[in-house]
Parts: sequence; structure tokens; C-alpha cells
Amino acid sequence: MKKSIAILAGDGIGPEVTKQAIKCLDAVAEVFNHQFIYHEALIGAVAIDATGNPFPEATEKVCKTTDAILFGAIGHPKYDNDPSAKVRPEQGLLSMRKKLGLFANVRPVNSYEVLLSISPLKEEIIRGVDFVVFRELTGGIYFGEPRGRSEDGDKAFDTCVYSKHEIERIAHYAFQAAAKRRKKVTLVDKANVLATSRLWRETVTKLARQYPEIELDFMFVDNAAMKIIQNPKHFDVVLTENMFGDIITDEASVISGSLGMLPSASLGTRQSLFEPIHGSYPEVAGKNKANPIGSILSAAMLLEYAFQLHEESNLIQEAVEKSLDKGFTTEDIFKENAKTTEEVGDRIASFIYSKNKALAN
Ligand SMILES: NC(=O)C1=CN([C@@H]2O[C@H](COP(=O)(O)OP(=O)(O)OC[C@H]3O[C@@H](n4cnc5c(N)ncnc54)[C@H](O)[C@@H]3O)[C@@H](O)[C@H]2O)C=CC1
Ligand SMILES: CC(C)CC(=O)C(=O)O
Ligand SMILES: [Mg+2]
Repeated sequence: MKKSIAILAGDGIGPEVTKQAIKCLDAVAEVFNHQFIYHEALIGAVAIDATGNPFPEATEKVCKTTDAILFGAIGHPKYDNDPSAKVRPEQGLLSMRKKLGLFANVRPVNSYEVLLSISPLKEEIIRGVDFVVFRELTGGIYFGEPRGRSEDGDKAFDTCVYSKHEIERIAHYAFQAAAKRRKKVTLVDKANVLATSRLWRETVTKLARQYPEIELDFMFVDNAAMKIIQNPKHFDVVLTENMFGDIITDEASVISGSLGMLPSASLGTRQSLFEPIHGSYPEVAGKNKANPIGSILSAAMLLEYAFQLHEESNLIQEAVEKSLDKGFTTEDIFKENAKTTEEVGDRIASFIYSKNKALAN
């Protein structure tokens, strides 16, 4: 199979972790005789430096003319520490999601037997956790208008807006995913306070009639934030709006062992993009210390969702597990004898290549 992949490495640790994901894609290409052609493009702070625009037109074009997009991370302290900055790296990410119509962000959460002991949560609580969050990605308070400051600067405002259409299209994805899993959807909202959440409940309740085999339950987001820690096995498919999904998935990464572990797929009607859920983690940028597994597993999701290459995707996941089993991890997982970002990427890629040897024998 010959496919083109846009590489938007971005800022901070983005380039380091993305490089490891590409190593794994190259290994898959060799083992299965595929051809992946990479097209690099700028986004975030590096794009502002080069062009003044965090999501330049040239990058948009690359995204629209390739078969899938692999994204690293954006964000830089010089913007985080300057609230007055008018152009910000995060605008590049939001603008890309909106312009490419990437409305469904799929974030799987699971625990790894070998990592149970490093979680601050009790082993019996997290053993066997396996749920997936469907986070709406192009609506809600990150996009609503009006937003800004009053003229005297004393007030600031953001607006949360959702339409039935925006809710329905991601809800269908969530119910379809549940049908292939344990057949349960939990809608996480704040319907006791927010009008948008009440629209979510009403719309999802109606839509659920099309999926009679799926159990639907509702949970307020504050309760959900607690239950994810207290009883994560309650969840199968979580359906939620943009900001709630952003927050509860960073929280849920504690179940897997590190924020550096979680991948995601952002799906739309035409393009699809794959990215670790973490940010640019500037504290370790360029230090070869970041965990590349979230990015590597995002490459696995790319193969699965964008190219329907199931065996190839499974091989990456198996290679990640082998590496974890051997204790071959960055410092966020096992501090003692920690490996570098490059070493972990190399080891996972070598497990993928070893499939070739197994086939030859
Ligand atoms: N999708 C994106 O590109 C995102 C970008 N950001 C941006 O990233 C910058 C930093 O934001 P933070 O809130 O510090 O979030 P962050 O996700 O970059 O880091 C938060 C913490 O998570 C851990 N962590 C994250 N990635 C890791 C990795 N690969 N390996 C090991 N540990 C990891 C570290 O303990 C780190 O201090 C900001 O400019 C923010 O706007 C934040 C979230 C998402
Ligand atoms: C940086 C934000 C715009 C997004 C974010 O935190 C995320 O998508 O996980
Ligand atoms: Mg986030």
C-alpha cells in the first residue's frame, strides 16, 4: 500500500516524540511492504516564527492533500507567559481542527499490567480498565462567540455553543463504537447547570432510540471526574463535549501510568489526524526525556482508522507492550534505569522489525 502522511511535529517535545512514531511507521512499512511518504509542515509557535501564522495556508494544503495527518504538539512558554499575545500557537491547533472538520476526538484509556504498580491508584481499581472517550472537538467554549474582554478590561467572557447537528454526528460515532464494545455509553455533562448540556441530554436521549442494544447512562462531569479515579471500570464509551473531554482524559491518563502514554484520533468526514493527548511539555523539550509512546500509539491508531491496516496497527501495540514488559521506558514511568526518548523509540521499532525475522524463520 502506498500512502502519504502529513507530519506536523510542532513545538516542544512534539518533534522528538513524532520522530519515534515515524521510526515505527517505517518499521511497519518494511515488514509489510508498504510505502509511507511523509510531508512535513509547520504548525504552532514554529509556524508563527516562520510565517506569523500558527496554521499557515501551506500547512492546510498539505493536510488536505495527504491521506492522514500525524501531529505532535504545540505551545511555548513565551506565549503561556504573555497573556497579551494576540497570535498564539493554540490558535493553530484549534483552527486546524475547525478547518479540517475534525469533530470527533477518540481517546482510548487502558491500564497495563506491568505499570499497575507505578500508578498512585490501587491496583485492584485500575487492573483491566478499558474505556474510550469520544470528545467533541470543534464546538463548545473553545470556539463559541462572542469571546474577549470588555472595553475597560474588567470583564472577560467566553461562550459555549452547541447545535443538535454537532451533538448528533459525534453521538453516532460513540454509539457505533459501543456496539462493538461492551454496549454502554455514558454521557458526561453538566445538565444541572448548563443549557448546552441539557441540549446534549435531550439530543442524545432521542438518538439512543436508534441503538436499542446500547445502554445509555448520564453523569455530571464533577461526579465523572471522581468516578474515573474511584471506579474507572464503570466506563465503556464516554461521550462528552470539548472542554470536559479535554480535562477528564488528562485525568484518566493516571490510570495508564503517564500523560505521555495516551494516543488519540481526530476524525472528520474527509481528513483524520492522530496525536498524543499531551502538550509540548516545554520543561524537557530537546532533552531526549519525553515518553514517545502516546505518539507511537497514535501512529497505530492512524494505521487502524485511516488505512484500515489492522494487523500493522496491532503489531505496533504489541511492540509497545513488549517494551513496557521489559521495563524499557522513559523516566516518567520507571525512574530507575530510565531510557531516552530515542532509545525507547528504537527498541519499539526493533520489536516491529523482529516480526520480519519471525516470518523468515
Ligand atoms: N495538543 C496540544 O498540542 C496541546 C498543547 N498544550 C500546550 O502545551 C504547553 C504545556 O502545557 P502543559 O499544561 O504543561 O501540558 P503538557 O501536556 O505539555 O504537560 C503536562 C505534564 O504532563 C507530563 N507529560 C506530558 N507529556 C509527556 C510525555 N510525552 N512524557 C512524559 N510526561 C509527559 C509532564 O509531567 C508535564 O509536566 C502549553 O503551551 C499548552 O498550551 C497543552 C495540551 C495539549
Ligand atoms: C491546547 C488545547 C487547545 C487543546 C488541548 O489541551 C487538547 O486538545 O488536549
Ligand atoms: Mg488537553
